[in-house]
Amino acid sequence: MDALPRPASITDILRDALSLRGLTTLALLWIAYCVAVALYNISPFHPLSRFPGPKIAAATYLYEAYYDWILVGRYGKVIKHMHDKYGPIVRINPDELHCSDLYFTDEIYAGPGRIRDKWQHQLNTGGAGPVSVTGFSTVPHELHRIRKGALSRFFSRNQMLKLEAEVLDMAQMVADKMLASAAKGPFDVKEAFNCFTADVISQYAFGEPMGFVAQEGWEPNFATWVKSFFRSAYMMRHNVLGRKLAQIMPLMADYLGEDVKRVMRQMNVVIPGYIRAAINNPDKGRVFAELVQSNLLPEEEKTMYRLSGEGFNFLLAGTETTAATLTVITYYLLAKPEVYKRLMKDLDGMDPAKLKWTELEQRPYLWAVVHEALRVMPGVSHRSARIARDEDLVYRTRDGKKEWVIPRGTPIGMTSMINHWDPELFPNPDDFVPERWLVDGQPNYKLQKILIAFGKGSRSCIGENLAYCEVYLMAAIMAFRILPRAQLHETSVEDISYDHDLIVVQTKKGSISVRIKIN
Ligand code: HEM
Repeated sequence: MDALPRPASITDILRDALSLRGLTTLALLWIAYCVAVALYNISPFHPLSRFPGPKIAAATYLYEAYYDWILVGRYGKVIKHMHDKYGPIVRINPDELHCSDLYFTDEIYAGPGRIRDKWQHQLNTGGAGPVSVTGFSTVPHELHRIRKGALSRFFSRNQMLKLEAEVLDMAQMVADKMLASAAKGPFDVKEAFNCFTADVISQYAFGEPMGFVAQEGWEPNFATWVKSFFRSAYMMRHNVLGRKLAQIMPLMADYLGEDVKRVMRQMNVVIPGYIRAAINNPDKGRVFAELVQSNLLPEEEKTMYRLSGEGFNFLLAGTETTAATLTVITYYLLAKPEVYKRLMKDLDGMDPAKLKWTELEQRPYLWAVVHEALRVMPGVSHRSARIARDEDLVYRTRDGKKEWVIPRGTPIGMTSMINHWDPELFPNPDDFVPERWLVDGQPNYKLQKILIAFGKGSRSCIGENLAYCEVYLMAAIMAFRILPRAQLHETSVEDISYDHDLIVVQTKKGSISVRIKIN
């Protein structure tokens, strides 16, 4: 009798699979699978098939990856061209839509009463580690509400009014340091503002400033270190392996270059250290000392890992953003003497030693300058999608001729760098024109509601009041104390103009930069 064939062992199967023929077969199967998925994506069976956009973008994520990862942060401009060609709603990748109509903002970015999830594909940009468990990086609406709910009261307008004197002191210290170092030659004012904003938020959140204003010179500062974080953003989004490696990054940080080492040290050592100190010294401890006592946050949400993520995120979100707005204000006040002259007339009668945020925001022209700066330099220049989990959204074009039903569960977003350039709402959008924000010399609050610099709805910026407080006080101090003695140094509008993004605006040369010289 013939012997039965021996069943293949695991070793046999692995050896066959790893042979050249096996590997070729696996690769072909994988390619066939990808082609099948791409064909489905552009077929009439896909729920987004009726939405306009280039077929290649609808077919595969490789198109987005090519512009954002390989060409670095260039997909924003491609999306803008899609809108020019296809209209206000476009399909920008297999699963995501983009809307260029600011009148639809409140539907996409709805308030807390309507469920809006974030989308993991976009959150992958934040990589791994403690920052991935922050409120900002939370996908589900319900968990986000718990996380943000516990933090919101620390950033209310009333709370910021109590903090105002500290912000003013820090702003005056920055101005003193600028004047004291005038003889040392030109410097990048953006770096000075990075020091200011990082010290304000760390003093408030942890009970002590990080010491950037007090140090000699303006660099390095927190923004210097997090550049490596932003640089890796799109690689992280499109590269699973990169994300996996990032999980073990803290163990490898010492071998990955100075910036990565420092940013890892901030996230995993310095900030947990501040938080521990804050908790041990509740009188000085402020946000984190109170947060660990708060019964709004469940105990399992109070781990050091998660708290240090939130602490790191305050610095990440609250440093470069506000500094960029202040930098743009400084640039235009120096580049456009007529704007500066009108501003000084508007600030007439104020005592630069006793500035008050609530009085400054009542000055219409300053209000207009601040909002025009937020329009052209919103903190986050990358799109941020929301998912209406359980409702279809209905969009009607402005002329009322076309209606789109966006199926529930579809990620859809907007991009400030596209939507703030809507020529119907902001004629000649490339020009810096504070006057566009005034009606009969008074603030146009209706137009302000349209701005998405701070995002909108349940996921909007938690630090908006702090940012306004910092911007009004620092801008006024610059106008009174620094600008009468300052000139731009080897700086043109190109140095603050959007070319691409690493989540935040990048110019052709990299980060925005405005060099000034004080006499
Ligand atoms: C001009 C200054 C600022 C601008 C333009 C800005 C802009 C934004 C935007 C657009 C978002 C929403 C991001 C998204 O949709 O994914 C956001 C979120 C956030 N911002 Fe800001 N920001 C500024 C200053 C600050 C400051 C000073 C802080 C300090 C605490 C801060 C903390 C945060 C946090 C924690 C979030 C996440 C909120 C959440 O839980 O959903 N931001 N910011």
